[in-house]
Amino acid sequence: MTITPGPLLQSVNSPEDLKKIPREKLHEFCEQLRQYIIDVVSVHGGHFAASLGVVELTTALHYVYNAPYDQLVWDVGHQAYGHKIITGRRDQFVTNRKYNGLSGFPKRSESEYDAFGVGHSSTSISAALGMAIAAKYKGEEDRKVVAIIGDGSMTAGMAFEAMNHAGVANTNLLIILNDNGIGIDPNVGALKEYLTDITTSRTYNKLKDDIWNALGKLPVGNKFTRSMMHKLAESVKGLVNSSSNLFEALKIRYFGPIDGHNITKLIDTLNDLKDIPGPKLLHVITTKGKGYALAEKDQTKWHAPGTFDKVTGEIYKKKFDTPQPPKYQDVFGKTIIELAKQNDKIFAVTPAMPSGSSLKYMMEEMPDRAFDVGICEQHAATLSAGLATQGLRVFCHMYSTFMQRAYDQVVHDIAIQKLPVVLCIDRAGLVGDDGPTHHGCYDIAYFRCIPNMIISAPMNESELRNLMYTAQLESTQMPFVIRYPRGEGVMPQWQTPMQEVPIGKGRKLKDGRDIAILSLGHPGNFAAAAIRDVKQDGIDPAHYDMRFAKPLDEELLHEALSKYEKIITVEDGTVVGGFGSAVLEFMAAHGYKNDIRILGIPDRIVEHGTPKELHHECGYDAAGIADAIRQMMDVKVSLMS
Ligand SMILES: Cc1ncc(C[n+]2csc(CCOP(=O)(O)OP(=O)(O)O)c2C)c(N)n1
Ligand SMILES: CC(=O)[C@@H](O)[C@H](O)COP(=O)(O)O
Ligand SMILES: [Mg+2]
Repeated sequence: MTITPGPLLQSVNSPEDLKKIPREKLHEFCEQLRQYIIDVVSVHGGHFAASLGVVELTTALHYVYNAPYDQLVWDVGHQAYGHKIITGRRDQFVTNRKYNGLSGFPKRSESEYDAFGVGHSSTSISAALGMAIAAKYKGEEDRKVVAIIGDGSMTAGMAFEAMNHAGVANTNLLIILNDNGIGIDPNVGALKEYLTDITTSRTYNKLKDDIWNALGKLPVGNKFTRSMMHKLAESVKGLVNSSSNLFEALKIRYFGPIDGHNITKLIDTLNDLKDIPGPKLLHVITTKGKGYALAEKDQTKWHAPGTFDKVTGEIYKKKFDTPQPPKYQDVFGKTIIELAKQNDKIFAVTPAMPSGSSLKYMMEEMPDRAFDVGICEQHAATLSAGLATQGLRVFCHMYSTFMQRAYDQVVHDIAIQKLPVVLCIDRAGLVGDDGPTHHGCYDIAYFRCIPNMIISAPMNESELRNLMYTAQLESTQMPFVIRYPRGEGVMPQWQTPMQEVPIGKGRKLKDGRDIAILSLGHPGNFAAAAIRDVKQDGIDPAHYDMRFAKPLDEELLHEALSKYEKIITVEDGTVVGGFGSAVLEFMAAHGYKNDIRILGIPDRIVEHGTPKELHHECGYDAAGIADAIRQMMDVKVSLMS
């Protein structure tokens, strides 16, 4: 299906082309840019509402600034589709997030216009400040650096750490706060309320507008502009101290709020701000999903809706005649309610992912015991530790990739104190379209080296429920990791009765003759398929679902290693320091010399694609495991596709 951009958009292959469009036609350009995003995302999927909300802001930024010399640093980057389209990637945009196609986020290796690689939130101010300090040091005083950060991303500690520095770093950094009043789910916390107050405070805004208008009357470059500005700003500071502007308190000049859909106002404001020295923040109010009514109405649903019919708004879902397996996140989200009903000590925490974790169900049903704390992974981990000191059984949910932010908190606040926090590590393994910033590659390796940790991975839904049940028992007094992947499991009938799993005990799924497969977590299902496949070559592998990467089931390992000369380990995690490495360490410690192959995520950055494509590329899907079995058994032909 060919998607044709509107004529103005067709004429733009770079920001230089955009600058040739007369100002009065920019409104039309924005319409066409917005329509193109709708056309492409509806067919090819991806993040949706965030990019629609910044069409005018993106256009204004590229109209006013001189990228790539000037550096535009997008926070998270899920809203940067317009930026990609304007900066020479319009025609490639149909490959967005596809295998070998464009990345869904800004990426330095993809374009010189992508000033900084992103995917995780709240990095933009630090990165941009670094660039601004470097520009100053190199004498590139004319180089402008802009960080564009959302209101949700602004809640993270990192953003505040960066502003704390920016306020005294004496650079010309501009921070644009794109305030659409929501993250993926509704924003939470005091900052949200503060931004609402500041946006709606009449006195404050009147004061700001007066200054703004006064400034507008000063000719650009007027030698009095700077001192005049300073005097005005100082006088406002005194007057607004009663409402104590947070950013001003951090010595960052606050401008706005302004309407982020008014292209003319945006361009004028950005042009004015270019001449104002020092660290500045422009507060821009936008609507997430702007221009697509359904997305404006249900912004969470339209954050990343998948493919859809752009006319009716029907989001395409595969239709099946028989019941299908649930998503792992839903098994977590529903099981925790079941457990919390039985155990009144259970609490749950998510850092800004109520929908992605499916904790939203418990938050609705038990609002006192399940919270969203904002994009604050570190706080989520230590908060959970604090709750645990008081005897509560906390399930702290975190995507594997975002858990990287809270590593010290796991070591210092949870593990050293041996607090029995349950870390539910979702999206563990290769996640697919979001790519390297979001793959959950490292958690087995980074948890395994911490003393006092239990690390488990269920092979299916029923196992996930059993592990959750086990983790909350009073007898389990250790930090307990349960890692599970993005997407669906394998059991349509998943609401099995829960039972305790002995800690550090795996399961022998199948005896064999020639070789043993030791799997951890969901790739056990790939292994089972591979075992069925190699049967046609007369190969009969044994299969052990090891369940725990720590502690290892030593009994099962002794059995497998002494019975089978050839061993394959399989995991959806890095091969460096992961489960396979644990088996190697065990072998070394006990003098085993088996022929062993470790399958998992290789020691390189794995790009984006569907999980199926990526598992195949990394050689641990069913076909990859079957190939490895045949190679080890010296059977050359691969019969699986
Ligand atoms: C460290 C980290 N935690 C969580 C996420 C998941 N995430 C991606 S976008 C987003 C919401 C961001 O909200 P905001 O900055 O307001 O941007 P908007 O989508 O509203 O444009 C979240 C929580 C992330 N990318 N990085
Ligand atoms: C940009 C971002 O970080 C999130 O939107 C992420 O893409 C969500 O991933 P899931 O689709 O796995 O919830
Ligand atoms: Mg937002």
